[in-house]
Amino acid sequence: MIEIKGLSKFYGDIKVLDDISLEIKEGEIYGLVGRSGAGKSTLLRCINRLEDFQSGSLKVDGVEVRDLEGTKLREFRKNIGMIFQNFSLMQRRSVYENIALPMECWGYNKDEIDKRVRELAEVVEITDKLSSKPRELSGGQQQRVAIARALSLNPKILLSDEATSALDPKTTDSILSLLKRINRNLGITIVIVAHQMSVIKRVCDKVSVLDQGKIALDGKVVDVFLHKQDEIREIFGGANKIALPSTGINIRIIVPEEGESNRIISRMAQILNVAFSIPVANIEQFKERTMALFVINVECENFNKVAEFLDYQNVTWEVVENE
Ligand SMILES: Nc1ncnc2c1ncn2[C@@H]1O[C@H](COP(=O)(O)OP(=O)(O)OP(=O)(O)O)[C@@H](O)[C@H]1O
Repeated sequence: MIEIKGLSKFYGDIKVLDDISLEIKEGEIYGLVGRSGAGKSTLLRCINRLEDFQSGSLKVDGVEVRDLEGTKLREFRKNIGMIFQNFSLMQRRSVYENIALPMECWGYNKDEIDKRVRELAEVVEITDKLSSKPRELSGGQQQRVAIARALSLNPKILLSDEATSALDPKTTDSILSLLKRINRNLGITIVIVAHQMSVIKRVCDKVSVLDQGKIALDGKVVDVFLHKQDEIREIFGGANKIALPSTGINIRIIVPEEGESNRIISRMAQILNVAFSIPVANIEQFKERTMALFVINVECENFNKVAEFLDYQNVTWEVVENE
């Protein structure tokens, strides 16, 4: 649905996007994550042509976005909704009028607008706030209004630029759940820009991690998150580096969390009869499933035995290098 190949963009002499290639399939929730200044927002804004770029290609449904002008560009943008960190609502207008605004601009009649506004208010769960002004709402409620407005023209794609960055963790959760529901029920492809991996992890199917204008890592969120922990830490800063035992061998184990994780560990202890410690045990919540992530530390002489057991049990594992 969105196909980006070799895209580069400069501001003056500074290259802010460097040879970006990625593909976003219809119905996916795709994350663009990275530190401040990595180029995430700029890339997102290239998708709906709010930004131009100097070289490469960006196609949406096979159409080269750079070639669009005038009415064609307007029609194209109609298919792409966008939400922002600061909500960008019109303060003098009511919630109803904010949601209705894009439809008014496109000349929809009053009945159509009324039906759609009420439908969307149900989807984003703000039916009781339609006559309020944005300033009378909480941040989470304002973002719900912005989402309803972004969906008013029935777009195929929703772009989210740090939409939860100004919200507290609980409100963030509720907005992320809403985005997941919109993706599932309305089949809208969503591209999410965030600077926190935790946001991406919970809602996205795939991710590109941007670093200084380049794609440093990409792939399925589960794979990137679970297998590229060291690279992620390097990009986002090493403050949370976990001190692992410096002797023996540390093995990272990943299993679906359906009670299964504890069973693997206890089975290993029983069957192999080897001693090991568990320096890390985390439950990680992904879009569709919960996974358990352990690091176990085993004596060097027991490594082969443990590796064989994990392979036999079909467990995803890897050795974590000692520093
Ligand atoms: N209009 C502009 N003119 C000049 N430079 C710009 C402009 N917009 C962005 N930049 C620069 O482009 C680079 C990428 O910015 P961008 O906003 O895309 O990064 P980001 O990853 O979204 O960061 P943040 O999370 O802080 O928004 C930065 O170095 C920024 O200073």
